[in-house]
Amino acid sequence: MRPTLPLLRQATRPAISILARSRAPLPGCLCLCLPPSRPQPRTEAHPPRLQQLTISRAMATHCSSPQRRGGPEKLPSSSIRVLRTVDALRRWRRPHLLDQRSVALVPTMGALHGGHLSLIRAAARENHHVVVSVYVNPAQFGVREDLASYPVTWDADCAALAALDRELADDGANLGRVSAVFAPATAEMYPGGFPGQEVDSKGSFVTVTPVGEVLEGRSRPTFFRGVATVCMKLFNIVQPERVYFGQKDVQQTVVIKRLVKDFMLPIEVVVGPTARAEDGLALSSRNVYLGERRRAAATVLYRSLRAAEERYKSGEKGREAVLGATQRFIDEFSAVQMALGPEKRVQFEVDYISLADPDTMEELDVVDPAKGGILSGAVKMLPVKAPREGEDLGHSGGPAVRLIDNIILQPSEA
Ligand SMILES: Nc1ncnc2c1ncn2[C@@H]1O[C@H](COP(=O)(O)OP(=O)(O)OP(=O)(O)O)[C@@H](O)[C@H]1O
Ligand SMILES: CC(C)(CO)[C@@H](O)C(=O)[O-]
Ligand code: BAL
Repeated sequence: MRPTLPLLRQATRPAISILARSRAPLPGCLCLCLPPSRPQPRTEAHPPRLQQLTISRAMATHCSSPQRRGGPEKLPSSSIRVLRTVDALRRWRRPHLLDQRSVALVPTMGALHGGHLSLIRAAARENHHVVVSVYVNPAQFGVREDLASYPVTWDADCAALAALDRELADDGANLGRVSAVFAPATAEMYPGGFPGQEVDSKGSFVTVTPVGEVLEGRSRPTFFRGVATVCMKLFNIVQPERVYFGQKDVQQTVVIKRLVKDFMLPIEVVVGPTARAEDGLALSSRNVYLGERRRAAATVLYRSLRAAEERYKSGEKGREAVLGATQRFIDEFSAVQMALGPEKRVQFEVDYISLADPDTMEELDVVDPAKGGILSGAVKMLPVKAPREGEDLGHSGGPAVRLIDNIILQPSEA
């Protein structure tokens, strides 16, 4: 298998190739801005960092929940049910099985944005009921990752879902609407006790290999194990006819399709296109960490992938030629940043750039025009080193932010 094209570009240094560097997480950088990881005994249902998260989510929910007066909990100003337990979800689901109404699931981690809403719109067009899950799944975060600071915006999420539901109701083209939000606590999702975030944690996990081991899986070794495990749980709880995932997380869609196929789940996996800001940046809950300066530069990854796509469209099918365009774009972008003073400069590292097979995510030497390929990458936007007075550094003080993006190279032959 060809290695991906690993690159390291820091605007303050000349370009350094890191062909020999492993793509394990970069603890040095991440340690600067995240709280130290604490030991999490397997038997502890709510380890310390989970407790913090659970408390803040519970408070947000408590603040925004109307008096229930014995009726089912609903999102404010809507008919959308809020279901918090497996039992409540199953009780809600049962009649729809009997009356043969289709149910779609849109799994999310909250902090909803236009990308999530586009998936919900697609789900409502094709299904009688849409369930949106809002659950920040600790098992997919590495011990040094941003679980503690991951944005939790419950009130805004409720308002966005209620507004979207009104929009869906007014549009006769839809089959369904947002029927329920599933917002479980970690104790509900891991009834045997949360197994922990460590690579060697023991517990009931679903793993999908080798596709979950490359690229994102190499940089985030517990990520796809956590995603596959929580998605299997969600699929078993909701029993949806269709599930909706975004192309922004393209490798995740490949892993989920594999999981559905290999475990013979009676579910259709629908992939929605990546929703982007006007300048092309893929919408992402983590963009809030960027602050103004890094936000302006964060399109570097997408623009570099677009340069490679142009080469492919112009007839190039070979790896060197296609990815060479990405490399050149990044080199030029870095040079521009290097020329800026420290109070304007943005620094970033490229984790990987990949040209891969769309079904296996294995690196390609040459794109088969009948099959196409996936161009993808991950960059880490480093914290601003010399903040200007009053500068907006982003959520949580502007830690390092890992951004991913991809472009599908469409097959060009029948
Ligand atoms: N820009 C987007 N366009 C389409 N779908 C998206 C977009 N961003 C996220 N999604 C999809 O929404 C679903 C839930 O994703 P999630 O809640 O992790 O949001 P996110 O923006 O990807 O967050 P993060 O910044 O943590 O990666 C996933 O299927 C994801 O692929
Ligand atoms: C699919 C998912 C909701 C599982 O936690 C998450 O990985 C995400 O938001 O993409
Ligand atoms: N959108 C993928 C979820 C994650 O990065 O944890």
